Amino acid sequence: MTQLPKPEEALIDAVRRAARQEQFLEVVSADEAKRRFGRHLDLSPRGTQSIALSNALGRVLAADVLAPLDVPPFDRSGVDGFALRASDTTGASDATPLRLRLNREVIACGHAPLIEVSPVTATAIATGGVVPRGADAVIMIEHTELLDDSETPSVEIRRSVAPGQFIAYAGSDIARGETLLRKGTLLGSREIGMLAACGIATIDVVRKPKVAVLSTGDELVQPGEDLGPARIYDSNGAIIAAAVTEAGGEPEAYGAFPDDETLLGDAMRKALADADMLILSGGTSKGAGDLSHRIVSTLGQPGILVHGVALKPGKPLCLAVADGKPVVVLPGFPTSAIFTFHAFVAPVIRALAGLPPENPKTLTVRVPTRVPSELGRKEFALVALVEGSDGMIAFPSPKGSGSVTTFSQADGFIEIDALASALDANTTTEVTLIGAAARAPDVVIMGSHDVALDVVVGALAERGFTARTIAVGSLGGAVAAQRGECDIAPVHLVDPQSGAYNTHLVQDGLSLVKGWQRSQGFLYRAGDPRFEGKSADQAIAAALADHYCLMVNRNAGSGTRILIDQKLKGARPPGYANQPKSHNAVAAAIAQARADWGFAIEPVARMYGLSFLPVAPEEYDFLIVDSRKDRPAVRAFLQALQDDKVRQRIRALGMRPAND
Ligand SMILES: Nc1nc2c(c(=O)[nH]1)N[C@H]1C(S)=C(S)[C@@H](COP(=O)(O)OP(=O)(O)OC[C@H]3O[C@@H](n4cnc5c(N)ncnc54)[C@H](O)[C@@H]3O)O[C@H]1N2
Ligand code: MOO
Repeated sequence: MTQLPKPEEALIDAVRRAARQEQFLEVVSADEAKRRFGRHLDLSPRGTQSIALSNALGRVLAADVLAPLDVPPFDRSGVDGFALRASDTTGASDATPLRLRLNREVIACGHAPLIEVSPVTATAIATGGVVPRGADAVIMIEHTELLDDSETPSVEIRRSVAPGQFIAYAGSDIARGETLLRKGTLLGSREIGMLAACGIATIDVVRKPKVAVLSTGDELVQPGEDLGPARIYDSNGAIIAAAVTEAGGEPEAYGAFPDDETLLGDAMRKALADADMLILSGGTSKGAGDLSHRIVSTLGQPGILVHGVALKPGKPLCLAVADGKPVVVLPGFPTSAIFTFHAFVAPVIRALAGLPPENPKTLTVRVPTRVPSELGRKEFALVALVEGSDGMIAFPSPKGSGSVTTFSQADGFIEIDALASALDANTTTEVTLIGAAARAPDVVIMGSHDVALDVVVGALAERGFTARTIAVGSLGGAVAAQRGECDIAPVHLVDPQSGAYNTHLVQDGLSLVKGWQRSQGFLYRAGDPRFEGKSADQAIAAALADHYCLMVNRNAGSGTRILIDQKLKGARPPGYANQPKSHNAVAAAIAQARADWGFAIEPVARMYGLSFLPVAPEEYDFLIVDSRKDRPAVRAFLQALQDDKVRQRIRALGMRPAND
């Protein structure tokens, strides 16, 4: 009988297993990774299929399409009027009209003409009618007068016309035999219109490559299901499946699998059998979850080609080919996963889908802040673009590759060389744009975020203005406003000298517009006997008296932190060093009992079902950059602050709009 390990040994063993970093085979450069992968890939499309034009939207043409006929198929009148010979109109004017005999025919659309237009005659014709034999021009009906007084029906011509006037000649739109659309064209509504004009009802398109998408991790829950404690939603599965579609592939979403060798192995083998390609995410680096690449190495030849790339984000990327089919394990971090997908995987899917490579657009930008970077890894920093007075400015996202929004809300990325330990502040560099909507926002709001700010931004959106809000804190916003890097900076900082809010931040070129008051206070879990029935000051005293009572603080520089320090009068209770950057993080820590008390604003306390003891009203105002005041979106912002409906919504969130 094997002896069970003592609890201490079991613990050490579990930590060893959890902490073991799977050794990367060999960390290579991005270029080398692409070369190795490319050498074993067949990038030709996996066949074609013939489909109805009505189903062709979003498909890729498998071959050039030559126009099978002329469009228009005949010489066609572009106006309602009379078909005639231009030479019969020479000298005609209002003062000297000429008379032409009417042929006994009216040419309507869809009817072939029967009578030739001989000299000094004209035939009535509709827009779109076939120009009859003998005619070489059409005169608009407005420049004629029908004469019904004579025995022979005639028309008076009051303008001279040039040969060819108002005739769209056969093939002038599309000429028979010309290359209408090229192989590799993505069929949109415009292309479909051209094909229909040529009478094409079925079309050969590239068969979409089938791409199986699997997520791995015990913590993952599918959107729509209940989120248990310590769980997160599987966002990689959804974003990768959608990005596969954008790249021209057909995703097969398999959902998430726990770190179980048998379950995951079976799922991967089945998925790969049905697909042209397999994409996994997560579990590429850590010991407990390094199953995926162990399984990948058993799927087929030649197996793993790259595991570890000198990139940030993307170091743990694993690229493999199993019996001709690409298999990729993307890092678990959401931004790392989708960034490496676009760099290494999307080009492969595009090629299999018959699409040409994408040529990303770049822009020269200034980066105002210093961006630290890890030596030895080429780093890509995702940025938000803002229009400055001297050109475009790129602000690196502070959130890192573990966040979803770092990629999803970025306008592009800048590159920092592997040999640099930072990009200096105010460097001019190139940004590669991502996403289709690389349009500068109408208004840039940088500073402290607040839930009611979303109400004002929502009112701007209703008026058709786009806003970019960048949460950099009150101080960061004030600095950005001074430098003219934003239009509006929301701030809530108390002047320690005067006790007044925000007025001390006003400088030349800036004005202060009052926003609203929000109530800051002491948060705790409802029913906590240490705090129930007390005032905020009594609750703080109770917390300080109890050594087991754990606080959650706020980051230095935040308005809330200034208030906390005032109230603590130099005390440093347990938890003081835990300093998250938002009201939400404070409330979540208390709600989940990782802390017992902290300071935040009332609406956030309510949102998390926490009890709230008011401490002080705080003024949330806006620094406006004077030189940008007349921009329509800034004016709309200021109007929205006065709007009754907007103010009502702000009140409903528990704030008091200024001048209420
Ligand atoms: N001690 C070290 N820790 C880490 C290192 C390191 O070098 N030393 N590398 C970091 C880097 S860089 C990355 S990138 C991540 C990659 O980790 P894995 O690829 O092994 O991914 P996981 O550990 O499974 O997950 C990381 C993170 O991402 C979340 N995740 C995973 N799958 C999904 C999904 N489908 N949807 C949403 N989020 C997902 C997961 O819960 C984790 O939070 O490792 C660093 N650590
Ligand atoms: O390489 Mo990780 O992918 O930095 O975030």
